[in-house]
Amino acid sequence: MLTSWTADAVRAAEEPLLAAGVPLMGRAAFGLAGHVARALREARGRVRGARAVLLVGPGNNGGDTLHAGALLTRRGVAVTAVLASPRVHADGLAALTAAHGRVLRATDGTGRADVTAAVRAAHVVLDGLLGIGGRGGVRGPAAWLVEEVAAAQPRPLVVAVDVPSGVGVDDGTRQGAVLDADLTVTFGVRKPALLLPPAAHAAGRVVLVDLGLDPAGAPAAVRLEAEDVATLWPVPGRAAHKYARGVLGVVAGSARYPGAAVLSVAGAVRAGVGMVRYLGAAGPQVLAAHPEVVVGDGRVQAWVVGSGVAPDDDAQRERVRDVLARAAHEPVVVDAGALDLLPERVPAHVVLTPHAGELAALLAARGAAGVTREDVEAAPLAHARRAHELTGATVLLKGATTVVVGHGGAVHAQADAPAWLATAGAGDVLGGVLGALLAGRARDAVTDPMLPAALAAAAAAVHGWAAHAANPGGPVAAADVAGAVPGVVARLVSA
Ligand SMILES: NC(=O)C1=CN([C@@H]2O[C@H](COP(=O)(O)OP(=O)(O)OC[C@H]3O[C@@H](n4cnc5c(N)ncnc54)[C@H](O)[C@@H]3O)[C@@H](O)[C@H]2O)[C@@H](O)CC1
Ligand SMILES: [K+]
Repeated sequence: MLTSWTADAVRAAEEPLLAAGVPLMGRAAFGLAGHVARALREARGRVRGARAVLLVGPGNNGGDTLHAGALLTRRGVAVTAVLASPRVHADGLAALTAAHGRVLRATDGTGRADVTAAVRAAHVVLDGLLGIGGRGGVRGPAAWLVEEVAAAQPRPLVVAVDVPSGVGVDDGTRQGAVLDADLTVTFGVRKPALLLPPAAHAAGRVVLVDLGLDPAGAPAAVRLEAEDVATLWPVPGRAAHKYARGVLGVVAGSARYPGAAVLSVAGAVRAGVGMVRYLGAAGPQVLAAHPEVVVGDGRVQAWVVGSGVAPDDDAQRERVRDVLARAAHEPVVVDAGALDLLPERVPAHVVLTPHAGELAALLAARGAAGVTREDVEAAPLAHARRAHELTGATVLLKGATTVVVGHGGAVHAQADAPAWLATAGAGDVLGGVLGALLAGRARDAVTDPMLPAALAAAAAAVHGWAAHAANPGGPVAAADVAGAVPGVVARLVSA
């Protein structure tokens, strides 16, 4: 599992070490210089002779960067520090100067041509403008520097120091211009912005330099990896029968939109549920695609409702209402056309699966007037959290990185899917996969309010991996994603 901690938690964890005289900045700079050297060797075959530009802000993030620059000069790198603030870390600046690094100032307009020339000639740029102390994004000379580097051709390798400067460290927002990094070298522990969208998309590959930090409490956001998903996945015992493995009820699709029903069911069947019961007018199409499905009412352990349910489909909406009325005891995945039927408050084993537009509509319907899709996309965590607080439900917000907020505000961020997965019907398959997990672990999901969020994250992960597996590097159809799920699960649980 990848874990992350807030800026405050990091500072609290650093405190005892700093008080004990542990040279944290020295360790950070040493690790940073090592990773930069490795990246240079990979990019150009050798370190010596490379040209590096340091973007240096006012705080310790700039200090790390200056110290790393001093270490790089000793390895034969020509280092130019560009100071974006009238005052920078004094020790760091002294170290770089002693190592014969060159120093330019972006703060007086006169030297800008030299800065531009240095940036254009750089093989690597270290972004040390702001770290965990940054507030409100890069501005002034720092913003100009970010623009210069972003426009440089050929593009230098960009290494973010601790975090890409100007991200909301704790909430994953982008506070204005952010320099897209190829590599982020982060110190001690990951920060939430390195897992959360949209900031995480600016981080590139993330490597962690161990500082010996031991942060307190639960992580602020986590990302499940294969071994975590494997332990969550319900695997049938020898004596299992189909009812014990879980029966999933699916209220999806309609005569007009049978595809959503077929795809939801496909996700569930392929994820390994004991049995699927389908309710709705798309029975013939569902049976044609999945003869193992039972059409009609009966006992179930969990539900998926809403995919492809049209606003004017009274019969299907009545079924959704019936299911939601029983949600106190049965886990339910609430998608698309069922979101507006959600009761005022629900338990955490009710999992909403909106995309950004649907989440905006849900929030607007609950008093957050004027929230738009763009607002949600700019701050996915804040809006998913708001929806969880307003409803009590676990909220899985679909996107290139899927964010899940569950009981107690626990946050998962899964970035497992190729961009090709942004395709019609993919969300229906996801709902089915998650429904299968909730049906297989229904009792646990009802008694342990933390579990639904973990299962939602696991479903998103497997959905993403299945999209990769269906056609590595190329386009995928939603049905093919479902088709790849069994193989992905087999590899997971037999690893
Ligand atoms: N505490 C430590 O000893 C360690 C800190 N580390 C580094 O230190 C960083 C945190 O250092 P700081 O607390 O100094 O924080 P920053 O380096 O993020 O800088 C904070 C400074 O920038 C100013 N500032 C904030 N927002 C600004 C903005 N938008 N525009 C211009 N100036 C702004 C603040 O007034 C403050 O002076 C970490 O990210 C990490 O890189 C690491 O060296 C590990 C050890
Ligand atoms: K930075």
